[in-house]
Amino acid sequence: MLEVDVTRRLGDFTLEAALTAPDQGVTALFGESGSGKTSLLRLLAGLDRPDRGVIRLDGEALVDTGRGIHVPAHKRQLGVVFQEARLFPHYRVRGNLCYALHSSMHAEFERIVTLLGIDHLLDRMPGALSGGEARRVSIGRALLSGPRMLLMDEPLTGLDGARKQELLDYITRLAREVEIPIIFVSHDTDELMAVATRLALVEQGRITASGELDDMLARLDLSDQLGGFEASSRLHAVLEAPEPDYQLIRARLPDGQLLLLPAEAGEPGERIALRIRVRDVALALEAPARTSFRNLLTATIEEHDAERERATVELTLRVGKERLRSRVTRHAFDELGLERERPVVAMIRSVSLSPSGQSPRRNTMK
Ligand SMILES: Nc1ncnc2c1ncn2[C@@H]1O[C@H](COP(=O)(O)OP(=O)(O)OP(=O)(O)O)[C@@H](O)[C@H]1O
Repeated sequence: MLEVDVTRRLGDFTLEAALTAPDQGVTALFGESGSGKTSLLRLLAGLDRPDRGVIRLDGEALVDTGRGIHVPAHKRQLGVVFQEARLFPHYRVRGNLCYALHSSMHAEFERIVTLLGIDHLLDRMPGALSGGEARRVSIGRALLSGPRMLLMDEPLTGLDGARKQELLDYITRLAREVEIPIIFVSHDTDELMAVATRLALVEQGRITASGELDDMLARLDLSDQLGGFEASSRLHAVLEAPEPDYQLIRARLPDGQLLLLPAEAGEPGERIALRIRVRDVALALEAPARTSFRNLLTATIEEHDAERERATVELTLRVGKERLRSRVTRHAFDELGLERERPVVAMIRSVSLSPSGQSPRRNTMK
């Protein structure tokens, strides 16, 4: 686990950040340009020193200003990918990758080199690489070093779509396989939705909120800060009987309700996670008699923000113990007489499959 509580003055700017990140999963730092994300990563990497504070990794102090501890960057055993690739200019690509190659990662060399599409670059000097190529090499170097923590600052910016997707999938898989904190900075909310398990919001040098991604996305009080994210919810389900005639399969939610999904959702018995966008959830007071919506869920309104008097109202619904978000116009909210604890029927237009470890695939089901 990573534990951070640091202060650092940089000109007029003060970073005053407290954060913890577990050994499992990807913790995303999200915030406006200039909010302090890179400055925090530089402190973690040991490229800069805090004026005050503590940085602990698995209980070991990397920094403790009170005790005069400051482990230098090269002794922290971290994998660092910053926007600029920082390769050794006088080593070929192979040398850059092998320099930090950890004994436990020998078997991974070919796989990572192939995944990153850098096999044909192994004998080049860094000066002869494009920006995207150099970044891929630096990602490879970080992964192959068998790090105790991975720090990634916009690692995928500038990479093309297919390569980016493959790398996202790889990082997601990696995050499940290795038990090290992975700190990932990005402005790209789709990227974060695919890779992050936890989210920390950075505002003016402070971490203003942090938690599991799904819990954060369910919080109505964070709607403004999370405006860049397409608000959505995640539901868990177990696949049951298929309906081969219609190429559908049933999925049972923990509270017993059923959803109908496209057959490619998986095999009977498989546990899956579904992502449902807020704008794909319509509400009714009772189930319509005949409708093209296949997926209707009985739910209870848990929370809403109608008192903000905006044109639309954000709601969270309880479906058993799971939470589902919805957004309706204030006009509809008033006309339906919606209020907390009111039972409703959530009509779901479209569901993305988001099995852990894979980025969401969109499936539309009406
Ligand atoms: N060495 C420095 N001296 C003075 N101010 C600095 C220094 N380094 C960073 N800053 C300031 O600290 C603030 C935070 O910068 P930082 O690069 O950490 O932001 P960021 O969240 O990573 O932004 P971006 O998303 O644009 O990369 C900015 O206002 C920046 O101008």
